[in-house]
Amino acid sequence: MFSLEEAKNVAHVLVEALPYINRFVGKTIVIKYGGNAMVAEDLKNSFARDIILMKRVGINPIVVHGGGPQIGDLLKRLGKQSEFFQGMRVTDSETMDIVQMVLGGLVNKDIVTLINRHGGNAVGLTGKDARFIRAKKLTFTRNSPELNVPEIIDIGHVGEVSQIDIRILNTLLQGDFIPVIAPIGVGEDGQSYNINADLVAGKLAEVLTAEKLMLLTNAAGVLDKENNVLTGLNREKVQELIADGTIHGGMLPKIGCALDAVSAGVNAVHIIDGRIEHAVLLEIFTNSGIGTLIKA
Ligand SMILES: Nc1ncnc2c1ncn2[C@@H]1O[C@H](COP(=O)(O)OP(=O)(O)O)[C@@H](O)[C@H]1O
Ligand SMILES: CC(=O)N[C@@H](CCC(=O)OP(=O)(O)O)C(=O)O
Repeated sequence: MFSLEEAKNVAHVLVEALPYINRFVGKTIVIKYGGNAMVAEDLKNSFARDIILMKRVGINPIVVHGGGPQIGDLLKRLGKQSEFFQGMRVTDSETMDIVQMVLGGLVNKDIVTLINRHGGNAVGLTGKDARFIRAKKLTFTRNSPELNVPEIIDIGHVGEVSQIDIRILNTLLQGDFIPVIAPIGVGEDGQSYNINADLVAGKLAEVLTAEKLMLLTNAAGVLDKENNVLTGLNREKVQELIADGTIHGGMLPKIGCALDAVSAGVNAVHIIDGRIEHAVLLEIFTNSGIGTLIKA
């Protein structure tokens, strides 16, 4: 039971959220779910409730999940080493099978179950369902002093999004379902591609012209060399931070897709700390935003 004072505080908090609810009602928000928020039990529950609350007040949340650590764990148990190139997992055929089992099976169904257990109506899919995420092979090139043509780096079944068919998502949204998406794409010939989850979330936000893209991670935001949270970043500043090594590893795909999303018309991208309980609600419904904000 609340005391009268506590009840007044609750009322105050609800009223503070009202302008944000009014602003975002009917809008789509794409949330990349990953890091600790996807592992720690209390954070998992708070995330699920945040998503349901968003849905209940009339916002359309679309969840795209990661699962890199979970893939890494299973590979380790099977005696396979994880290898990354510029934040992307090098994916041979055997690894692709594991990625599909872990992301499309275990992780996706865990999140769907979690949201539904808290009273939501989530439906899980990979990009192979209705072939809604078409992918093509992602290759990198590197200038080699010995060769006069750039060297091609082949990291296996890693894809980039070539096209998104939003019909299945629209069908789910019309039915008031919460889509929960595993980042697996389908090639022209039906083969599976392992796509970094940030890239999928970014592309979805672009094609849906989402109001916001929120990327939950295990850092307080994009950090400078002294670990201060950077905000108000633009492409030029980001290029400097990449060149001097401040932004590296797993932050590279995040920042890249954030810049692409705002250039393509997404209003704002937030890189936020998934280690904070109710990180999503705090960012959307309060005056005190958290993490790094990127705007066009
Ligand atoms: N400038 C930076 N600011 C914050 N994190 C950074 C930065 N550069 C690299 N990183 C690394 O990127 C990680 C986030 O990427 P990743 O581990 O792939 O996260 P997720 O699993 O949430 O997608 C951080 O935990 C940190 O180790
Ligand atoms: C190509 C590539 O790297 N794919 C990722 C897909 C999962 C993912 O992106 O998970 P996180 O967001 O938890 O890192 C992987 O295999 O780990």
